[in-house]
Formats: sequence, C-alpha cells, structure tokens
Amino acid sequence: MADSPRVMGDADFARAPLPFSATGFAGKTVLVSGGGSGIGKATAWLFARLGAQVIVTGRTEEKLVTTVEAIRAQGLLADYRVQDIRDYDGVATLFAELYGEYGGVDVLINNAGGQFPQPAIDFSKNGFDAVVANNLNGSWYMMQHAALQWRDSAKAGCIVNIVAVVPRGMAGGAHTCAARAGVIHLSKTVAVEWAEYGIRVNCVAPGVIFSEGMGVYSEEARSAFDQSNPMRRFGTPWDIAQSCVFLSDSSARFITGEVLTVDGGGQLWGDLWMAGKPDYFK
Ligand SMILES: CCCCCCC/C=C/C(=O)SCCNC(=O)CCNC(=O)[C@H](O)C(C)(C)COP(=O)(O)OP(=O)(O)OC[C@H]1O[C@@H](n2cnc3c(N)ncnc32)[C@H](O)[C@@H]1OP(=O)(O)O
Ligand SMILES: NC(=O)C1=CN([C@@H]2O[C@H](COP(=O)(O)OP(=O)(O)OC[C@H]3O[C@@H](n4cnc5c(N)ncnc54)[C@H](OP(=O)(O)O)[C@@H]3O)[C@@H](O)[C@H]2O)C=CC1
Repeated sequence: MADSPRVMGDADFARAPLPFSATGFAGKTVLVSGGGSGIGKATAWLFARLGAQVIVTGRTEEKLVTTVEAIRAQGLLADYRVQDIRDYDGVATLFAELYGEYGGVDVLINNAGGQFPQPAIDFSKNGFDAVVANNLNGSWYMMQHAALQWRDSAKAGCIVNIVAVVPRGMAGGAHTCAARAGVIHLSKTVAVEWAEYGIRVNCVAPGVIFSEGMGVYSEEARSAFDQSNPMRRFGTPWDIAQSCVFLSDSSARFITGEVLTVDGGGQLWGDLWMAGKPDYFK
C-alpha cells in the first residue's frame, strides 16, 4: 500500500531527483535487446553515458562486440550476451546468468524485433509465424523473465517495450502490426498485474527512424517514408533512446501502461506503405 499523500512544497522541489542527471543511472544495470545496431545501440550508448552498466543482446556476436568495445573505449560500462529472444529456455538462462553476475537488471529495454514487408494476402504460414514469434512471443519471454526475477528478489523494475505505431494499422506489415498490438495490450495488462511488485511497463512506438533496419525495405518504400509525417523527415535512433530514458527515469515514476508515440506526428497525418504504395491508391 502506498504512503499517505502529502502536498509537495518548496523544500521538496529543491531536492526532488533530477531526471537526465549525468550520473542518474550509476549503479543500475540496463539490458537492451537488439543492442548491436540502430535504436538499441543508441539506447545502450545513452544509458551508458548516464552511468549505467549496460548489457546488449542480439543474435549476431560481431555487432554486439563492436558496440561493447566502442562504449568501453569511452570508459563506460558495457557487456554483451548472444541470445535469440525466441528461445524461451535461453532467455531464462540469460536472466539467471545476469542475476549471478550483476545482481540482476534494473531496466529492460525490449527492443529486439523486426519483420519483412509484404502485402498480407501473400504471407506464407511460416512468414506470419516467424514475425509473430519474433515480435510478440520473443518480447513476452523477455518481459516475463525480467518480472519473475524482480518479483522473486523483491526488487522493483522497469520495462520499456519498443513497438510501432499501430492505431491505423500498418499496410504492408499486418503481421508485425498484430504482434505489436499484442505487446501493447500485454503491457497494459501486466502494468496493472505487476504494479504490486513495483514493476512499471511502458511502450515506445517509433515512427520512421533512420537506422540500419531500413535496409529491409525497398528503395521505393523507403523513399516515401520521410514524407509519411508532417515533419516530413525521419527520426533518429537517439530520439527513441531519449524516450526510453525518460520512461525509465524518475521522470516517469507515475507512468505505467502507457504508449509514448515518437513519430513526428505521423499518426495524425500522412500515409505509410511498408511494402510500397499499390497503384490503386496512387
Ligand atoms: C507507423 C510507423 C511505422 C514505421 C514502420 C516502418 C519502419 C519499420 C522499420 C523497422 O522495423 S526497422 C527494423 C527492421 N529490422 C528487421 O526487420 C530485422 C529483423 N528481421 C528478421 O530478423 C527476419 O526478417 C524475421 C522476421 C525475424 C524472420 O526471421 P527468420 O530467421 O525466422 O526467417 P526465415 O526462417 O528466413 O523465414 C521464415 C519465413 O518468413 C519468410 N520470409 C522471410 N523474409 C521474407 C521476405 N522478405 N519476404 C517474404 N517472406 C519472407 C520466409 O520465406 C519463411 O517462410 P517460408 O518460405 O518457410 O514459407
Ligand atoms: N526503424 C524504424 O523505423 C522502426 C523500428 N521499429 C522497431 O524498433 C526496433 C529496433 O529497430 P531498428 O534499430 O530500427 O532496426 P535494427 O534492425 O537495427 O534492430 C533490430 C535489432 O534486433 C535484433 N534482433 C532481431 N530479431 C532478434 C531476435 N529474434 N533475437 C535477438 N535479437 C534480435 C537485431 O540483431 P540480430 O539480427 O543480430 O539479432 C538488431 O540488432 C525493432 O523492434 C524494430 O522493428 C519500430 C518502428 C519503426
């Protein structure tokens, strides 16, 4: 049960924790899945610069090593683990190992994911299943194991799930839209269930962000992406990294079950076709 409320005054405001202080994450361990490239790499860098011990995970060791070496070269704290988020037992082992080595994690940035663009009518069974397994199942395995560790060690925690902007659907990406909508509603549900353990769960929904991941899209689709929002440009991985820090810091201590959309207004204006715009709509 929370303490009785008390009106804050000048003395409180003079001392209340400052978000984004240069050492705000010192002593914290932050796990960033998909941290070997793009948004995950930027997020790992930002947390490391704010004093955290970061752990990056992904399937490709080379990308993780490069990231960790670059961060360490600045005198900051980084480590990596190779782990496919679709492997339930492997994810359990990952969290157990990190508990043994670092005393567990304080923040999970659940960023790993991705898909391929294709009109839904052409999805093969395996294609649909692969994208759902990656983005819904894999994200869930990470969330659940983080929460189990926090509950069992009576420690508070924070999860930020990277999703996508789904309220109007995602033409050319129905599989990932379904999976991300699943993650959003999982998050809203467990934000309530896990509040008693001191666990906050939020999502960041990036619009078009210019990252290595853009290589998955055709030149035709990609060249229209920056016109799909009223700012008429791409966002950067750093934009998303800062949102992740905001949601993990004291700035968001009263925020849970929320989706922070970082899309340059794209949910309000513009259209986006992940697999290119069909002639019918031109
Ligand atoms: C409103 C704003 C939204 C903006 C969104 C637009 C911008 C979004 C950007 C991003 O998300 S950037 C990040 C992009 N990065 C990635 O997508 C990388 C991660 N992707 C992957 O690792 C893989 O694509 C996957 C989805 C995980 C699948 O990997 P897996 O190893 O399981 O696949 P396979 O065994 O190779 O194939 C399984 C199945 O899927 C079919 N498939 C795979 N690729 C394609 C393709 N390009 N087109 C059609 N089908 C594909 C493959 O053929 C297999 O099916 P079957 O052939 O067996 O039927
Ligand atoms: N860029 C954009 O415009 C948008 C991106 N997103 C989402 O943001 C997240 C980051 O994307 P972004 O940085 O742009 O692209 P990247 O492709 O650079 O990042 C995806 C990362 O996830 C890792 N990854 C993918 N699948 C798995 C898996 N099964 N297990 C472990 N790691 C995995 C990849 O590494 P490896 O392949 O080595 O495993 C890679 O480092 C993704 O979930 C993406 O879908 C959402 C909306 C828009």
